[in-house]
Amino acid sequence: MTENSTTASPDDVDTVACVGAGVIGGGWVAHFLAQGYRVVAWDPSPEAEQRLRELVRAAWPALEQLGLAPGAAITNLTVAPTLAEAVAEADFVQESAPERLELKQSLLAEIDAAAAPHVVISSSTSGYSMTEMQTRAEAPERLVVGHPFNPPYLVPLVEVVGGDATKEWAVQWASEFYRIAGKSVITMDRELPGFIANRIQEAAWREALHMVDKGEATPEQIDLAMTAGPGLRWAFFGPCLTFHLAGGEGGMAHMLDHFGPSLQAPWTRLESPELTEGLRDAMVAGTQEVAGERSNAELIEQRDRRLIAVMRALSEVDAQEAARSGSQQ
Ligand SMILES: NC(=O)C1=CN([C@@H]2O[C@H](COP(=O)(O)OP(=O)(O)OC[C@H]3O[C@@H](n4cnc5c(N)ncnc54)[C@H](O)[C@@H]3O)[C@@H](O)[C@H]2O)C=CC1
Ligand SMILES: C[N+](C)(C)CC(=O)CC(=O)[O-]
Repeated sequence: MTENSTTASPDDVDTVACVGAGVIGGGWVAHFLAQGYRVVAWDPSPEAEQRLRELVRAAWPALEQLGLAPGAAITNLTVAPTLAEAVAEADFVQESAPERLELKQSLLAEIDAAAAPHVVISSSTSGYSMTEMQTRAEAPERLVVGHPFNPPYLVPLVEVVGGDATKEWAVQWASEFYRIAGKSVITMDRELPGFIANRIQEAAWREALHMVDKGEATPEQIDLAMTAGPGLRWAFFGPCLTFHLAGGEGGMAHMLDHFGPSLQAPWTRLESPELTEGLRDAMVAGTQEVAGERSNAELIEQRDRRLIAVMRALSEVDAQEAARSGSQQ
């Protein structure tokens, strides 16, 4: 799987560099620390280090509850003064800089120039293809997308995909490394705009924006519609298995034959709404109403407690089912 003997094997990784330490970069730092890695972070903002250390401190109790890897410690975090120093000794690099194509292109080229040969460099981009981001790198074959979900220290999914100039070994190496580092990995064999999960999320998001734009639903109704409805089921069965059950004994075949014709109408009238200032303001005001008096820090605590509760409940059911099927064999 490795390019040559200078590439560490995915289970020999000791040091991870995180470039960009905002919401996602900081979340990655917390995740890799909890998994027992040494982490070197770099971010050009003068406030970044303090913000990052606060984010990690706030996330740590949740990570302790879930169980830290042997040797995991907040003190394994170093903040480097330069990008070159951050990546020089790294066995893997996760880039989480702002979502601007020009910036990603030049930053990935800089990381590529400073990192040891054959170290895999992964971008957290939520929308750009690696093909368009890797254009300025000298060694584009080792650049991949590793698209995480917020917060990366709790939500397991990472979507891994290469660009036209990425070599297959790098995609396989990154997928294997993320698995060892505790993530649930989807390795994609081709680039798709929005990858897989964002394609699905964005379809729901587009509809939410349409409904707010047209005054058909409020952000409060939209959030309740998901949390008390489909969102609950999607935590364990995806939309396919969920709708398979909607077809009764006939399963997915009956569901499509029964509801397909009536569902096609909403499929075909869907287009992106225009993000006007009015729609933007309505979304901001309506969502602020849902947040109420809660600060961002309070919302993050509430989100993390609920994510852990759902993950724990599901793993308990999994364990009970495994024990039951073991006792029946
Ligand atoms: N926020 C989210 O829910 C998700 C974001 N992502 C992706 O993660 C990446 C980062 O997004 P966020 O963390 O949300 O943004 P953010 O704005 O919270 O953080 C970006 C960080 O990058 C730093 N930065 C600015 N210029 C830089 C440079 N030249 N080199 C390195 N760092 C630089 C900023 O100081 C800031 O700390 C983006 O590519 C985004 O698409 C992926 C999944 C989810
Ligand atoms: C808002 N976002 C498109 C950047 C979100 C993601 O890419 C993934 C997530 O965390 O939902």
